[in-house]
Formats: sequence, C-alpha cells, structure tokens
Amino acid sequence: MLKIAFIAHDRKKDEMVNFVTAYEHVFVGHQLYSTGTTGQRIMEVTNLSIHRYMSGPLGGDQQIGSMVAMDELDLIIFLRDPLMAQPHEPDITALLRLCDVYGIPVATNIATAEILVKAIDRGDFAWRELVHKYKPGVDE
Ligand SMILES: O=C(CO)COP(=O)(O)O
Repeated sequence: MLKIAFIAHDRKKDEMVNFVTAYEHVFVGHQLYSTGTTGQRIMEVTNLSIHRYMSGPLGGDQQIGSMVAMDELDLIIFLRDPLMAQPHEPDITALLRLCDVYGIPVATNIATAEILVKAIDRGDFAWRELVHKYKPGVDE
C-alpha cells in the first residue's frame, strides 16, 4: 500500500477529478491524502476516502511537505497551474524542493500522472518499501 497525495490548483481541479475518477480502481487500495479543496472535489464524485489537509494557500502544501520530510509519502500528483500566479508560491516551491531532497516521485502535469498511475498498477513502486528502511538524516 502506497501513500499518495493529490493537489490541484483551481483551474486544474476538473482535470484532477476526471483523472482520479478514471483510475479510482487503482487508487482505492492505497492511503490517500490531499489539500483541502482538491480532496473535497474528488470525494464528491468518487467513493475514495482521502485525508484532507488545509487548503493550499492556508498551509496545505506545507503540511504535505512535512509528510515528505517525515518519509510518510510515496507519490504526489500535483497538477499546478503554470499560467496563474499563486499567493503561496513559496510554499509550492518548498514542497517541490522537498520532493527532490527525498527523491519522491511527483507528477506536475497530467501526462506524467498517467505514467505514474500505470506504474502503480504494475507494481513498479515496490522499491519505496526499501527506501522507507533507510532514513536520510536519521541513519547517517
Ligand atoms: O493551492 C493548492 C496547492 O498549491 C491546492 O489547494 P486546494 O486543494 O485547497 O485548492
């Protein structure tokens, strides 16, 4: 079972809802997290149970970043809006930076998200189990 987070900016929320709905059969077996409004939108139209954090501009990206730092997430699907400035741009940058620090797979557009979900379905994420056994900063 993987720990997966969904985040979508406002003009990407319809795309996220359609995506998660299409692959509900894949996501149902995993532990799911999201920022506030994204999770609400997904849960309105699916039977998935998602732990929702705060809305992005109110700290949700940072809460998800904290999960990354604690080695509590395996994968993030973060559909960003590249054409609209966000008030919490520093939080977004910080989250993506932490994904790079810890080597967390993160899809920032739907094409990559499609590839990652197919990889989940095939079991390609088994390597995450090994990563969880080694915690940088703790074991070194
Ligand atoms: O702003 C966001 C991510 O940066 C998403 O937050 P919401 O899901 O609450 O809209």
